[in-house]
Amino acid sequence: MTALSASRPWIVYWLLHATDLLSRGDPLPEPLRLRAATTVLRFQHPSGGFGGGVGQRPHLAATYAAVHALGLTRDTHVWERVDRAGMYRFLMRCKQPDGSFVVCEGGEVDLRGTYCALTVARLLNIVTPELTDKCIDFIARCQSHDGGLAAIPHSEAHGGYTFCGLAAALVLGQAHMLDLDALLGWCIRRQMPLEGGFQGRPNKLVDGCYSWWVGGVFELLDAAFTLRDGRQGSSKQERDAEASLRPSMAWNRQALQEYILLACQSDRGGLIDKPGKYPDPYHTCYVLSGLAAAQYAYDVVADDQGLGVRFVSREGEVCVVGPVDNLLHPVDPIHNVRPDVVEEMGGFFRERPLDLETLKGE
Ligand SMILES: CC(C)=CCC/C(C)=C/CC/C(C)=C/COP(=O)(O)OP(=O)(O)O
Ligand SMILES: [Zn+2]
Repeated sequence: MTALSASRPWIVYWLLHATDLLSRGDPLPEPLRLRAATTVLRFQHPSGGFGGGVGQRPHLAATYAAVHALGLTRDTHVWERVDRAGMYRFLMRCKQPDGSFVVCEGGEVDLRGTYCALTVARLLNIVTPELTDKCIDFIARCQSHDGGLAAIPHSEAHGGYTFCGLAAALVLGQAHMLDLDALLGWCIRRQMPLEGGFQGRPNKLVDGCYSWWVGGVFELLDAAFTLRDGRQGSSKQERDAEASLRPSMAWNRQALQEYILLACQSDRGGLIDKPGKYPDPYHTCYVLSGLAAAQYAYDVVADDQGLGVRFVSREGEVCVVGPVDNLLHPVDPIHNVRPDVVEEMGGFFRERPLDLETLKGE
């Protein structure tokens, strides 16, 4: 585990979220949530943000994992212990003049940084014009000639960064600044005709984790197209007609579920990249997240409470391959936690706004 000693909040997030997606309506067991909270809170850095382990310097990826793991505890006393003022200062220390974020002070810039910073700020209600200034310009510069998004401008598009860039653009409410048609085409081409699973970039192999990084992008694209084209039917009939034209209808949900169920389950438990590989918490989390994305359709609702856009799973409209027991919980397409976590944590901090004007002067 030495190799993962800087990824401790990730391990907690991957395992809690995977368990949460599988649980049959019950909340996660209290002792598990408490242990997770105690562990993760120890990674909070006095200067703001979370590190990958005790005493480690803060990092945006570790911070994303920590905040989402704390969200999964569904414990408001735990949420109160997040130092939001320190977090805001940390995010602003990572912010670069061109709208990008370094993943840690002195570290590299890439779209993971943008996604992690903006999703955390959204959940904690610390989004300001200073934080979001020029972010969309940087994201748009990462869109490659073939339609996908890369880690940084002028690089090769990849599923992981495509997800990060589009999700972050939606948090900003500015996904229309991307070439969405090219992006949709790029994602469709990533579904492998033989296996049904996704590859992360052209001429590479299928891998179960892209079930989320690419499979999950179709729901984001639905939201982006809906916001761009202003289509939001008021009647159920209108919404049904629109639903049949959405990007999320353009991929094969059944084929992905077959790949996951038949090729990505390890006989020792847990989920895997492809047959012959060992299970690990990362693949267990993202393969399950991809399975949930393949099972549900969502209505995109313009949010009146400051979240920009909300996803509400379309009632009664599920697509389950195999026994109905295979049905997971729905997942929020931007944050990759169950939608109630986003609602509750987002709502909790919306009721407790911070005076960020004061912070800016410090
Ligand atoms: C929020 C957050 C931390 C997001 C991470 C996004 C993510 C999964 C990025 C992928 C990084 C990358 C270039 C992998 C390629 O590995 P590879 O060359 O081994 O794989 P490949 O052959 O499938 O391309
Ligand atoms: Zn993988």
